[in-house]
Amino acid sequence: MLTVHQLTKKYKNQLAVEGLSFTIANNQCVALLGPNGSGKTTTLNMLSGLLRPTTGTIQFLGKPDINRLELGYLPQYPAFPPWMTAIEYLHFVGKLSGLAKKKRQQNSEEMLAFVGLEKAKGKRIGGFSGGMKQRLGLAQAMIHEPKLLILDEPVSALDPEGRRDVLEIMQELKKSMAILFSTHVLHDAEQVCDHIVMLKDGRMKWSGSLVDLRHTQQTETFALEVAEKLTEWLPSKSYIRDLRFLSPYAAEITFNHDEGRNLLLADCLKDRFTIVRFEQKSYSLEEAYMEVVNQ
Ligand SMILES: Nc1ncnc2c1ncn2[C@@H]1O[C@H](COP(=O)(O)OP(=O)(O)OP(=O)(O)O)[C@@H](O)[C@H]1O
Repeated sequence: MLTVHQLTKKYKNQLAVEGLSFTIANNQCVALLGPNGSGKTTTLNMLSGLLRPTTGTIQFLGKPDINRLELGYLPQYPAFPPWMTAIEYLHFVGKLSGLAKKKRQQNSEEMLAFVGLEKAKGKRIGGFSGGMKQRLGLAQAMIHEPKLLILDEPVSALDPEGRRDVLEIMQELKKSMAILFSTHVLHDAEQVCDHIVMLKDGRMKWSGSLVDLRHTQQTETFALEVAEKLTEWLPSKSYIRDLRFLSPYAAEITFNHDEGRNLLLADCLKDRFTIVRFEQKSYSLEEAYMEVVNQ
């Protein structure tokens, strides 16, 4: 649905995005993940047609220009007219999107119900909490039933409850449309997305699925824990390359060759050790992310 090729944006002397390429398929949910200043907003603004790329191309729905009617956008800091009620605001946005009167009335009601603002629809936006405003922002972004939703840091400014609400709405939304959202928090990406595009200093650092990310840091270290003391026994094994005791009963081990792990288990059984744990050490997703970002 969306193909970005070698996208670059230069603000005067500042190169904000450089040579960025990625694709988004129908109904895919992609997180643009990166620290502050990595170029997320600049990228999303180019994709939503608010900024002109310095170089590079964007193909949306097979066309070389962005059809804004098929795109929903929620900026990082949305501004709402505080004097309007939620329903008045959605009617207004629906009108701007070219929806006929009946359709915009119907969609406004449906979207407000979808984001859980049904009861607040007649209230002025000025009295809304941050979480309510963000839910209204989502409703306005999807009022015209776009094929792609672009959300700039949709949960960053919210408290844990607001965060959970918005992430749950995104979970529902991704069943019917593609979503591209930016965040600097891996955990938020993990909640909803299928795919991650990692940015740092305007460049793509890495892209792939969460499963791929975890595998990038797969180690060859194994942890063994038994019920008996290992301190005398383990260092004598010739197939062990490196050894670090975690306690007299547990150690982290790397082997000289792949067969080493089978030899160790066979020795444990031969000497009647009671195995409590034997596993390959894995990095947490957060550790894998930090490793990739800092490479
Ligand atoms: N209008 C502008 N003029 C000049 N430089 C800009 C402009 N907008 C952004 N930049 C610079 O471009 C770089 C990328 O900024 P951008 O806002 O796209 O990053 P970001 O990842 O969205 O950051 P944040 O998470 O803080 O919102 C930064 O170094 C920023 O200072």
